[in-house]
Amino acid sequence: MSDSLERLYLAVLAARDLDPATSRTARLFQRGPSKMAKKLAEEAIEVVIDAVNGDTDAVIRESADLLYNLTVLWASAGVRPEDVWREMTRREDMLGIAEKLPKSSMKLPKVASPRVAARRPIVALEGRTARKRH
Ligand SMILES: N=c1c2ncn([C@@H]3O[C@H](COP(=O)(O)OP(=O)(O)OP(=O)(O)O)[C@@H](O)[C@H]3O)c2ncn1[C@@H]1O[C@H](COP(=O)(O)O)[C@@H](O)[C@H]1O
Repeated sequence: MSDSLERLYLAVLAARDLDPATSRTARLFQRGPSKMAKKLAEEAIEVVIDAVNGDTDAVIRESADLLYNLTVLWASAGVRPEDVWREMTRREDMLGIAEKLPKSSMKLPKVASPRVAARRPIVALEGRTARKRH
């Protein structure tokens, strides 16, 4: 998936300087970060609504739109996909799975606390829930 996102990110960068009359991406760049943020939020809401309605195909379609609008916002904000992968790897190293770090752990001690060290790594998502290694 990261390859697809990275290809899309490069395509978005390439489209930035195209004619806004023919390129949605160029038009989004012309209209600026607030429009990009609005579109991203709209897509997120569409994914939520379709998921709540159990419309799997729509969730897939809207998720692709969400990821497109996210890469546009990344490009506008000077964020590269590898920056996000690095953060996800950092979280995975700390917590066994790419999840939000507790606020207190954002300033991590050099040596993981016993609590963190004791956590068994969550190795993979099986189905829809992560399973701890026993
Ligand atoms: N991956 C995408 C992509 N995904 C989604 N979209 C657009 O985003 C829209 C989804 O957002 P909306 O639901 O808001 O669409 P909408 O309601 O019709 O849009 P608005 O009227 O609200 O502006 C889709 O209808 C697509 O037109 C994309 N547009 C472009 N790309 C890629 O971006 C690159 C640049 O393409 P251009 O922007 O066409 O130059 C190319 O690689 C494209 O494949």
